[in-house]
Amino acid sequence: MGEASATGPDTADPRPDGADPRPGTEGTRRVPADAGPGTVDAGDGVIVTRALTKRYRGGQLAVDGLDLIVPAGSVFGFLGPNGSGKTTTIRMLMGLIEPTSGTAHVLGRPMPRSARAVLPRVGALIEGPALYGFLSGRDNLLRYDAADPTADPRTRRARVAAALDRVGLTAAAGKKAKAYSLGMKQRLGLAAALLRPRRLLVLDEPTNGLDPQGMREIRALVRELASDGTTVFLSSHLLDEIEQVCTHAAVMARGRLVTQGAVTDLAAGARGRLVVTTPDTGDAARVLKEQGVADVVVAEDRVTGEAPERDLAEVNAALVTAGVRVRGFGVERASLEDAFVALTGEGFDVAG
Ligand SMILES: Nc1ncnc2c1ncn2[C@@H]1O[C@H](COP(=O)(O)OP(=O)(O)OP(=O)(O)O)[C@@H](O)[C@H]1O
Repeated sequence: MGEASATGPDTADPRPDGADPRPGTEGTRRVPADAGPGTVDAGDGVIVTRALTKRYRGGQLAVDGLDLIVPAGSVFGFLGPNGSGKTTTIRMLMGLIEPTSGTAHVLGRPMPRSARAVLPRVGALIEGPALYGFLSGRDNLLRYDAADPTADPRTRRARVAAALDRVGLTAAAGKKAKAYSLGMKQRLGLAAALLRPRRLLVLDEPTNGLDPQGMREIRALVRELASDGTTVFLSSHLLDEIEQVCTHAAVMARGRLVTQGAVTDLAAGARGRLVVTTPDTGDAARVLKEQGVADVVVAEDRVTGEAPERDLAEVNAALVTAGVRVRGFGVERASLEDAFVALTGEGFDVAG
């Protein structure tokens, strides 16, 4: 894998002072009272950052005081428009670059100091997999596995076969990687990340550049990987992707955290829209405004507006009393996009 892929210990930036795995200080386990300096009680946080900040040499403040908590077992979506600081954060989490200030703990250990101890338990797919095009998918993985000094050569073939099977590449394993589609290459990168059992998978824009079918396949694969309890942290600039795949999300804008939490809670934070279906749209719009409904919009036989805080039964009764023939009345669930707009006051305006 390439220089930016921190999938194994050989590609990390290990610090000699980080290689002292102490029982009880890893991952989600509670840190005992006598735990040494540098460890944190991360509770259930597989990734915990405090005031994490990165200012690049040119002066660009890419990440600004980030406090992130990624719960164990979650599929955590790291969402933000292009340039909002996602890749910079991931590079700090993987120990590839140093923060300017603040701290990052992964599996309970400080990064980048403990990279050597932490990274073997983290599978990462960052900036696309680097593959040898002239080698088959299987041979790429064999070679990759061989670069891991802790991997037992006697079980190598079985390990590679299992990883290929896991990502659905068994049938194509003998094909040269240069003949792979982008989606197959992403799968092969994931297989490389899955050669060992992992506590955490970190995937930077795993569906970037894929066609809709390829995106669906990778999303299904992520769900499957998560179903066995592996925590998955994935970045995306696609709101619907996060809604489809993730249990939790953090939203970034211009280097700062806008919000984080369970996806259902985030969406619930933005009130849904009241939707009235009626042939009498003009009268319905008037009555809704009288009832204090804001942002009333008429489109064909639907009149929508911001769901008011008052009892909706009263609003419905007012419509009927005014002679509006109501065919449908309800509140549409707010989307993560609604939440983003409500939180930032801006549209989620990105390409892709
Ligand atoms: N090596 C670097 N040197 C200077 N500035 C950088 C560097 N890498 C990123 N930046 C800047 O930092 C900001 C955040 O970039 P980053 O790549 O972390 O965002 P992102 O959310 O991952 O966006 P994208 O989805 O486009 O990759 C951007 O303004 C970017 O131009």
